[in-house]
Amino acid sequence: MRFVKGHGTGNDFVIVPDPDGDLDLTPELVRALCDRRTGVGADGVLRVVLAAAEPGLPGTAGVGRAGEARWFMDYRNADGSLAEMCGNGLRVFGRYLVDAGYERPGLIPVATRAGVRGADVPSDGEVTVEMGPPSIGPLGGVTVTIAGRVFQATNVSMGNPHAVCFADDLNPAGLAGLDLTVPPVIPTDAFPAGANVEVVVGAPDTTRMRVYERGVGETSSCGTGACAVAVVSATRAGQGPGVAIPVDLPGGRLTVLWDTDQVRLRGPAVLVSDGLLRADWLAAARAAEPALA
Ligand SMILES: N[C@@H](CCC[C@H](N)C(=O)O)C(=O)O
Repeated sequence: MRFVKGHGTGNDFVIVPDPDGDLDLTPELVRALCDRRTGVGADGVLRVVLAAAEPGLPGTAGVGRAGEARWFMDYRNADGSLAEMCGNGLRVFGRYLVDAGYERPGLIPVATRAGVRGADVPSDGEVTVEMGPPSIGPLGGVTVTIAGRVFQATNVSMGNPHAVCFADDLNPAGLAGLDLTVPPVIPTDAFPAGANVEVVVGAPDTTRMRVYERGVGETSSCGTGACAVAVVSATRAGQGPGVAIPVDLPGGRLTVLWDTDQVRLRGPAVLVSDGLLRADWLAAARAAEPALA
C-alpha cells in the first residue's frame, strides 16, 4: 500500500491514495499508521477518495457545490476518530492532488464531512483554502479547565468544534509554559462531540496560540483552530469580516482572511516523502483489529 507523508506548519498527515474507495480504513489501522514509534507517525490520516466512490456524503446528491467536488477528503484523527474538517489537511490534500497529477493547479472543490470546501493550489507555494462561515457563540460563554487553570472560552464551529480560550494574564513565555499534556476539561453540554481547545495570547495583529486537538493531543498547528481563534480575536477587538489576521503557532504562521462570505486560510503545504507499507506490517496491523461482530 502506497502512502505519502505531508504536513502543514508541522501538523502532519499520512496521505493514503484510495481513489476507488477500496481500502477498509479501520480505526485500528489509522492508529497503527499514526503511531510515532511503530508506524509511520502522524497527527492524522487523509484518505484520498473520489466523491463518487463514497456513499452517503452530505451534499453529493447533485445539488450545489457538493455535486461539483470530484474528491472527498476522508480525514481521521490519530486516535482513529472521524472529524468533520481539517484546515491544514485540506491544504496538504490539495497539494497532493496537484502533485500526483490528479488535478491541475487552481481552485479544486473538495468534499469534506463539513461540506464542500475549495482548495486554491498554485503550481508551487502556499495554498489557500475556503473554510466556510464561522459560527461564533457568546464571547467567554463556556468554562474550560486546562491543567487546573479556569478559562472562559468561546464556542466556535468551523465545521468542527472549538473552545477558544484567551489567556489575557499570560505573555508568550507563559503560553509556552502551559501544560498541555493533560486533556482539557470541557463542558459536555456545550460540546457533546468533544472539542479542540485553543489557548491564545495577543490581539488581532499579534495572535499567538497553542492547541490541544480532539482525537490527537497537542499538535504544532491546527488550521480550523487558527480560524476559530482569529474570528474571536477580531470580534473581541470590535472588528468583523474584512480583516486578515496572522496567527502564530508552534509550527509556524498561518494567515486567516475573514471575508464577508466565509473564512479563508493560507499557509504552507509540504509533501515530505513517498512510501510503501510493507505487506507484513499491514498484515500484523490488520491482525490486531478486533474481529467483526
Ligand atoms: N488539525 C486540523 C483539525 C483536525 C480535526 C480535529 N482534531 C477535530 O477532531 O475536530 C486542522 O488543521 O484543522
